[in-house]
Amino acid sequence: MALTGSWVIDELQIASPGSAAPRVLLQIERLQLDPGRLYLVTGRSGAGKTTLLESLAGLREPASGRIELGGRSLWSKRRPVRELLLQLGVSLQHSESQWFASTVREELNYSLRPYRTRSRAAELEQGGWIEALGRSGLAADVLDRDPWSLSGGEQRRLALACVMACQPDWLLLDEPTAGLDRAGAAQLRASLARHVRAGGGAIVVTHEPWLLAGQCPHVILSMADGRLSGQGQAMAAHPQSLAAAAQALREAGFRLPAEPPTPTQLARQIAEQLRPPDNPTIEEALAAEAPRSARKEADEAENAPLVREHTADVLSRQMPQPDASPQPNVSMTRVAAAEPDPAERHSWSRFDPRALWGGYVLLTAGILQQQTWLGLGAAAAACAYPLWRLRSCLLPWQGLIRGYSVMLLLVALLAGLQLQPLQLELESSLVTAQRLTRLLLVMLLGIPLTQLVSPLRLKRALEQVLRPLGRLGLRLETFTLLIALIFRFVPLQLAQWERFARIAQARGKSGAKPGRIPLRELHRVLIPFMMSLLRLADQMTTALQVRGFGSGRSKTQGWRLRMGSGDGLLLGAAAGIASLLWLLQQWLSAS
Ligand SMILES: Nc1ncnc2c1ncn2[C@@H]1O[C@H](COP(=O)(O)OP(=O)(O)OP(=O)(O)O)[C@@H](O)[C@H]1O
Repeated sequence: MALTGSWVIDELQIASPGSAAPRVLLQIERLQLDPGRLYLVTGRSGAGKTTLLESLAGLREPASGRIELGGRSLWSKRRPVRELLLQLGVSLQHSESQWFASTVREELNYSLRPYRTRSRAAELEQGGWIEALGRSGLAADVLDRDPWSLSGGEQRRLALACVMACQPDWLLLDEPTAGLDRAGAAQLRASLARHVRAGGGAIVVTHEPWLLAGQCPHVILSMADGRLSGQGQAMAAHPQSLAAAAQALREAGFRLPAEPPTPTQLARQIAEQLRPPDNPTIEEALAAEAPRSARKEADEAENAPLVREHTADVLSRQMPQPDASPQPNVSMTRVAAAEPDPAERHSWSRFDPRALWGGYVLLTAGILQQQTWLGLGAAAAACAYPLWRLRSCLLPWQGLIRGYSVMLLLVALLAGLQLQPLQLELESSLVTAQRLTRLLLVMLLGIPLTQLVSPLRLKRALEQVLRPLGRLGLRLETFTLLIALIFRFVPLQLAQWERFARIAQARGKSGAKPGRIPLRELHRVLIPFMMSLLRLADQMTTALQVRGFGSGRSKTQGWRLRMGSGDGLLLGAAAGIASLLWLLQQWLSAS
């Protein structure tokens, strides 16, 4: 492997995308990561570890600051530089659910595809991937199997094999040990050590640093609140004693007792301090839930030899001391405390769902009546205020809105196009454009409703509104639940789509803008997305059965929605606007 370059991060800020009031998710003043080392990024859930990794992988565009690899900026003209992306092997969280090809062989070949132009492509195709399979603990006979037929752990190994096969200079792995058994973790640890000793670098987000450290020089970077809270040269860099290892961990921000801890104590202390505050301790879980704690015990028993093995490594191996090069310069800047997404606490979500939906139906009726551009303009003006107030709810959908607007123009053009003789019939174009614009307005008003009304409140509202029909003997349970679930799934599936798009981008290395999938690559997102939909439907069915759906127990009884004066005002305003729009339409059609 050619000696690769260092990462330099300078004054970096990453903000939440698609929000009216973007939140700073990651803020790093300066950080340098050098090849020949394994960087283990740890921290509690939501600390910003994945955000850091995705930023390095070119999947999150910086709001400000600089990311450089080997002296070159990762971003150029708001796109990640493809040449640099080719130096990275990225495995994101749950990347084992990314499969779109029908065999393991095709999946591996797809991972190698971006390297076809590079000189080592031929060598990789010759058998580099068989070696990668072996190193990930998979036999070559899986090559012709459907990736979805592999077990969860095998799929995780395949995801790692896809990354390793490309022999990238830098490995960027997000929680690679999740779902791996002990042997798999040991194989991964050995692969990482081999990679680092060969001059490559690795940045690994993990909640289990002790599973991966031990065979090569490594640095623990700990994160909290979207910032780096500490770093330390850990065990293998100071293998002389556990006390030295404990000291290194203390420097990384861990609180450890003054006397040298035993290996098990050390592992427990680290695990304890990485535990989110609201998670139960093993002891609490033991008391609360016997079967689950038994499983934890089994896990612990399984990991104990690893911890011992790791410590034995630390004590016995005389790893070379790290060179005298300057330590990564990590400085800290406080990031504003995490706030919920503005859409989640939009003041309009306090309105009764019946008032919101009633208002929407009234305005929609007013819009759909308009048959002239003048009437449509008046309807748009009437909707301007609610749309302005709800703009933060529209931002996540801006891609869809933009796409629809482009489609509107194209369809309108095509509608007016005449081939013989070639000319544009403006009137036909305008009629089509008018119809599609009416729908655009209706869509813009409807989108915020998915965020303003929670599925539970929607279900309750439907039950209350439709109760008279229930008295006639109609079973409305299925209907109300279906509507509530559809509204629950829309934002959920949007997030799911974004996740698969990121995984496809990380594998495809096309250098496209984050979130943009070239049309020819669409199926690589669509297939895993559809598979995830099917899995979700399956899980949902089970969950509904467990909760007694169908037995009449699933009604949201016990609380009632009550309309307030604000709700009345909202409905009154919508009814007033709808009436004015109706009068306008009557007047326009009469004149
Ligand atoms: N697109 C987004 N919009 C808004 N907030 C986001 C977005 N992506 C991430 N966040 C928030 O940023 C914070 C950091 O998320 P991140 O996924 O980086 O955490 P993490 O340290 O990797 O957590 P975990 O260990 O649970 O995976 C979280 O609070 C998360 O909710």
